[in-house]
Amino acid sequence: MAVSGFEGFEKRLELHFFGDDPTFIQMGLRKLDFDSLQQVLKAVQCTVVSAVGNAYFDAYVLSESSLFVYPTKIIIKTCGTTQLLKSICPLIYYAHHHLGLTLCSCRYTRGSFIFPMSQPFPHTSFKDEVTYLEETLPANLCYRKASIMPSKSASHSWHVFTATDDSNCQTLYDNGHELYTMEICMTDLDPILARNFFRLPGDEKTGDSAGKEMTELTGICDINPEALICDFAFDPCGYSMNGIDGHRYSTIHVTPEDGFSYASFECTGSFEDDVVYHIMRKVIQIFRPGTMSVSITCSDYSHGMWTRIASAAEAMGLKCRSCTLDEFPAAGGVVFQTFTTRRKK
Ligand SMILES: C[S@+](CC[C@H](N)C(=O)[O-])C[C@H]1O[C@@H](n2cnc3c(N)ncnc32)[C@H](O)[C@@H]1O
Repeated sequence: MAVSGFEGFEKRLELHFFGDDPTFIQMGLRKLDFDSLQQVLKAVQCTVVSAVGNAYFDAYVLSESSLFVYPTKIIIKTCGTTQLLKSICPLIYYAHHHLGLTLCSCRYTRGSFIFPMSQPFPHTSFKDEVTYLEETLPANLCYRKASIMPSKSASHSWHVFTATDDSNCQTLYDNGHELYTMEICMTDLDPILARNFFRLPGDEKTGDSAGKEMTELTGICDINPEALICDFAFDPCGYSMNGIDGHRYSTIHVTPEDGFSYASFECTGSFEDDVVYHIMRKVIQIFRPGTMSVSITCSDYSHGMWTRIASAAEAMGLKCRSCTLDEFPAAGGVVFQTFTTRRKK
């Protein structure tokens, strides 16, 4: 841990691959053996603490956040002082040499670090991250853009880098409906609610059993009651969970320590479902954040998703302070909104 405190804000990397061999495509990246995955995570400097899978994908809780492995897509989200971008080279190598898969798109996103000076290279600045990405990614990913999406507060901006080839391989559909990715970052959590993510000294529980209790006690299990949940409670505090429901995932990570409290919620969803109101209400109820950002990534943002998000958050006592849109070549759009509490807590 950094001397100053634990960095809750995650770095998130999403890589898409393609291949010609149908026997590999069916399971694709899921066929990577556990040793190879561990080598990738070693480069990032984190480890697997728990895992679950279904017919569509595998979800791993990590010592620092989460990993999702689909046949042609991998999502790694890591916090603290991990070196997430160092996973790219080994992943490209293993996917190509063990599975015959080729990288066709890369998306890297993160919020603003609470302790930027504690980050190791290449996460020392967004400029360093972009230089590293530019130098590491193969030339077929020719459509590239880096952007810092601002908010009204200098300490809350959304950093996005995308690189894609011209195959349009990263758009995802669920029963013909386009999927979005929603990433919520919350700081200044209600200190009483944050206590739910501390363990009692000497509780003699395992990380799994203590995690399960937190999932139930806090109401996290009600966000998507259909999801199969894999959860873990750290000692003395901290919590991570992955939920899997068909080919959709959700994930929550909590750093509850006062002074640098942070929680994140992320999921994929379809614009046709009207669950975003329920999700926002539950997530805000569980954490009561002083500040919250919501980022939506999708290929077409004409459906006004942000108005639904803003009205759900405003109904829960938060006020929308900013809304920024940006488009990325061959990689869709991102809408970034920030909210703060209306009342002094
Ligand atoms: C890994 S979890 C959740 C990460 C997530 N990005 C977040 O901050 O919301 C981080 C929390 O667990 C605590 N923690 C306790 N032991 C830990 C360990 N061995 N590795 C990582 N975090 C640990 C940290 O102090 C922090 O409160």
